[in-house]
Amino acid sequence: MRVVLTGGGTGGHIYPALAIGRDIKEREPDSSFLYIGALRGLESRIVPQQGIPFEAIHITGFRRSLSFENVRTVMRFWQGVRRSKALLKKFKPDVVVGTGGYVCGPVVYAAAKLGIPTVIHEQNVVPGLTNHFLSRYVKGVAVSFAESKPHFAKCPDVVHAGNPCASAVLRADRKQGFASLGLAPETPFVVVVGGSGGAKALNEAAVRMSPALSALPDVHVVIVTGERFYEETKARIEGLASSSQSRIHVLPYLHNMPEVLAAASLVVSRAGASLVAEITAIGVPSILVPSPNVTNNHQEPNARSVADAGAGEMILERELTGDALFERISAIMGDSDRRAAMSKASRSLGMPEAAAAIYEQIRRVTRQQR
Ligand SMILES: CC(=O)N[C@H]1[C@@H](OP(=O)(O)OP(=O)(O)OC[C@H]2O[C@@H](n3ccc(=O)[nH]c3=O)[C@H](O)[C@@H]2O)O[C@H](CO)[C@@H](O)[C@@H]1O
Repeated sequence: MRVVLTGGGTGGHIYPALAIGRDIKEREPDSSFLYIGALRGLESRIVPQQGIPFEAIHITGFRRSLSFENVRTVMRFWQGVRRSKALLKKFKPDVVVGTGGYVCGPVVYAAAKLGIPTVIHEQNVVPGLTNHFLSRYVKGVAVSFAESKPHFAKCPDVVHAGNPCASAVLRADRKQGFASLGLAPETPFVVVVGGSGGAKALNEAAVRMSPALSALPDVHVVIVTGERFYEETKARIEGLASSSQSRIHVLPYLHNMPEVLAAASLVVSRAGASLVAEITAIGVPSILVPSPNVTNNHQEPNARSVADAGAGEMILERELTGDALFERISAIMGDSDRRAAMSKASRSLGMPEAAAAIYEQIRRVTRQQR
């Protein structure tokens, strides 16, 4: 099968596309791929590293408020459609799969206009602007949450699949997770990660709790800061946490997140949809701090569903302090029964077969075409 993947801006839209691609390749090894992303999106760095051919279009997202920038965005959209049509005519895909983020707007729209079968995947309960717009044109929509279905009433084929990142993390090599961090197998560790771009508030809490970590002598803490916060966060932690320094690992980004999650005892994170799907696929206990800076506060329902199931705890950002975070971490890390119960509850929320469900849908829409 010839497949165009598109989606991006943040990891939450890129990794689902990569996971769908990986699954297709396993089932149909002769498949070939082209990823179309934004020039300045995170995808322009991540995708080529995965060995997938990458083409960029120049596109920006809409501002939700009235702004002259939006006029430029509309112009770039049509330029993006033209460029996408040229790329699609050359590559001749059997299907175009979009996973949200503004870049997939012109690509999927262009494909639909050329009569190429199209499927989009939505990660969040409330769809983003781009997927909402595209739902009128695509042949299939795969949703992560059953509650999202009514938003896509205009599409004839909507399946509740889950998030394909879940399937990717299920296959991850746990041993490699420890090894990549330089830890002996089965060393207990906590990962603190603020989503694909990092989170200032989580980094701040991590810095403030770092001196207290010496009270947890057996536990390592991996702090993933996001590229833009790395230097500053690392320097501040080094200045504060001398006695427990060797057990605190500060990193800008993790390119092997599935492996690290598979090995982690506890995850402290934002409540982005893909990360939540990953931790529930394998049942990692979590402390989630939803970002208050996202459209419609959509991370809070993600975090609440995890907390309500007993799979994790939620701390609202306004209640997040170094002390509060340390207290919750030490309570969970000090109680293995509680961690086991959280892990079980976490797994019960997971939908690890998401990639297979999406593959079936892709096959369905491509068959219709013939
Ligand atoms: C600020 C913002 O707009 N956040 C949105 C964005 O989040 P964001 O891009 O942060 O998305 P998620 O938390 O859903 O996913 C992050 C993805 O990046 C990966 N990862 C992250 C850090 C790292 O160092 N290495 C790594 O590989 C994770 O494993 C995961 O697969 O998209 C999500 C999915 O639409 C939304 O739910 C989030 O609300």
